[in-house]
Amino acid sequence: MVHPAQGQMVQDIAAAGDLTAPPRRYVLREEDRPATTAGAVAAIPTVDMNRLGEPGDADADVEATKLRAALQSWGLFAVTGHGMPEPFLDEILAATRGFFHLPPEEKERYSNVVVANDGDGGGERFQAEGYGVDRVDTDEQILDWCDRLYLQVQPEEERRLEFWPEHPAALRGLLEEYTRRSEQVFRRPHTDNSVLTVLLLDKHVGGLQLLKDGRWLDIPALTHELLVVAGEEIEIMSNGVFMAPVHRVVTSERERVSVVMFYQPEPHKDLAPSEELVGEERPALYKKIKAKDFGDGVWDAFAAGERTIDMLKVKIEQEEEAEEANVSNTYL
Ligand SMILES: O=C(O)CCC(=O)C(=O)O
Ligand SMILES: [Fe+2]
Repeated sequence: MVHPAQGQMVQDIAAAGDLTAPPRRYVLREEDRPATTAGAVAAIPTVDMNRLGEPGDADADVEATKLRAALQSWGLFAVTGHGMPEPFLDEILAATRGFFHLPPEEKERYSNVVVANDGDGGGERFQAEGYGVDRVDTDEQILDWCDRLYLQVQPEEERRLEFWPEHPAALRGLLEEYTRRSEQVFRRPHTDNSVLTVLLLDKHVGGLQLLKDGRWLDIPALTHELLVVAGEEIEIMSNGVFMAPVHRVVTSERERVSVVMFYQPEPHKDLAPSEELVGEERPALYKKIKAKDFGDGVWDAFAAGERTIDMLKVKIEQEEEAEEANVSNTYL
């Protein structure tokens, strides 16, 4: 069973009417909208991936320090020196936009609503991969003003090519090449288990904002840079040294396209604060959780509008710690 709103594409709503604003079910309740600081542009840090060469090299050490500082204070940074020419990035955005401009029936071939094979009489079910809107669970859920084409690009043997669009003809090849080249750039400075999101943003239409020190700031328009954003898993692994920033996209009257690559830890791995970051002075602030369990929780949290860390109660609450201490005292 899928929720009836699951079939409602944002692009179709936008194309159908003279909307001055998105319909109500796409608009956050007033109390859930932290105050906006209009027009404040974030002076986000930049990291040159080209300089992150060999550890021990003086330049590389300076850049690695910059990267750590950026993840600590911002949770994100713009990336230069990734080696991907601007025309290549432009082609990816253009082909992606081209897909969303296809007629609805062509896009529907890749729908994230599929026939349920569970013998309940030919029902349908939602699964994340493919084209559509994100999972809708309830009538009350506030939905994102966004349609998505969601594809698992790696490991290669797990690609489900039936969800990879045939048109525009260049899209498949471009996504393959983008995956390969991003891998070379972004696997290098991180451990296996890390998780980052790499974004190729619309060059012309902004809207991405970051919550920093209680204020919403605009991410500036980027041209040839990519944007790296720390994910919640890296927050756990760094024992809270790196913070996954709260971010959102505000709508405008213009169409906006972005290509977002989520690097996820392999499902069988454990997520836990790294041992070197846990000690007497700073106890583990997060519980250990299987990457698969965390990954499964992401969609539930997304539908509920919560952080996955909060939804799955991965953070060790101070009170809880104190209580545990009390309990052990009683037994002593
Ligand atoms: O489109 C964007 O700029 C941001 C998208 C995003 O944050 C996400 O898909 O998680
Ligand atoms: Fe995001």
